[in-house]
Amino acid sequence: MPFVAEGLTLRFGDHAVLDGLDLRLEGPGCTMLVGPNGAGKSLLLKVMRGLIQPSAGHATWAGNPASGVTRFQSLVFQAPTLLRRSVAANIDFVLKTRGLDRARGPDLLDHVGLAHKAEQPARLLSGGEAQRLALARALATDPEVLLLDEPTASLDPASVLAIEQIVSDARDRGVRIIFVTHDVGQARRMADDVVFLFRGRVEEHRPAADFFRAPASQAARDYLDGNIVI
Ligand SMILES: Nc1ncnc2c1ncn2[C@@H]1O[C@H](COP(=O)(O)OP(=O)(O)OP(=O)(O)O)[C@@H](O)[C@H]1O
Repeated sequence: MPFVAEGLTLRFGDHAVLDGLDLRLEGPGCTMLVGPNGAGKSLLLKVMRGLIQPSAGHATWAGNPASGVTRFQSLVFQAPTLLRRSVAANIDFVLKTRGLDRARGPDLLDHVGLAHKAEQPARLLSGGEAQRLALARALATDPEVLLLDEPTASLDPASVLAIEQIVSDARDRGVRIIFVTHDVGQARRMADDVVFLFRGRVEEHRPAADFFRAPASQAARDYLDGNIVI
């Protein structure tokens, strides 16, 4: 499902946090959205999801407004909001409300390594486990597109690896991944292509190998060198 943004602008008061942004995402794979703090990564993801309406321009999926295609997408945030019930009930709730086969619950938990915690209260999960449950829930609906907003921020390395593996598996099964990260190492590990956002615009959109080998813009070079970019 191709995504197209043209002249995408989002203003808060006088300030354009997305500033006439153009972007075209086609084909399968994992797009990593990177850029300095405040560049507009999270807001772009929310516009893609149809949670925020742009002030000007448009954002469409296969020609449809973003707000019209949410049932083909799942979104996972940095801090998942889980139901105060068992781990299994968190999955079952999604399957039930979406009219999906509830017998798939155990397999979905098994896929993210949480089968042994099925009957535990979700609130007792560690941060990494909670995020794996959030991913299982997001994948339960068989989305065409998985939007991820810093899903591994503040997790330990083993949890980061586990989550990257789950996301890679989904990608390999054909789920279109759009992944916001602050972690350049993670972007290198996961990216098929990289969108470098800077001051509310797409400064670069390139295949990952090209972006990391020879970023075209000074802002991206500074960012990759670890310089403070504002
Ligand atoms: N509701 C809001 N009202 C006003 N300004 C906002 C609002 N939400 C976000 N902003 C501003 O929009 C800009 C872009 O925010 P966004 O969260 O998209 O940045 P980001 O690239 O994801 O940054 P970070 O890497 O720090 O998460 C920031 O300057 C932020 O302060």
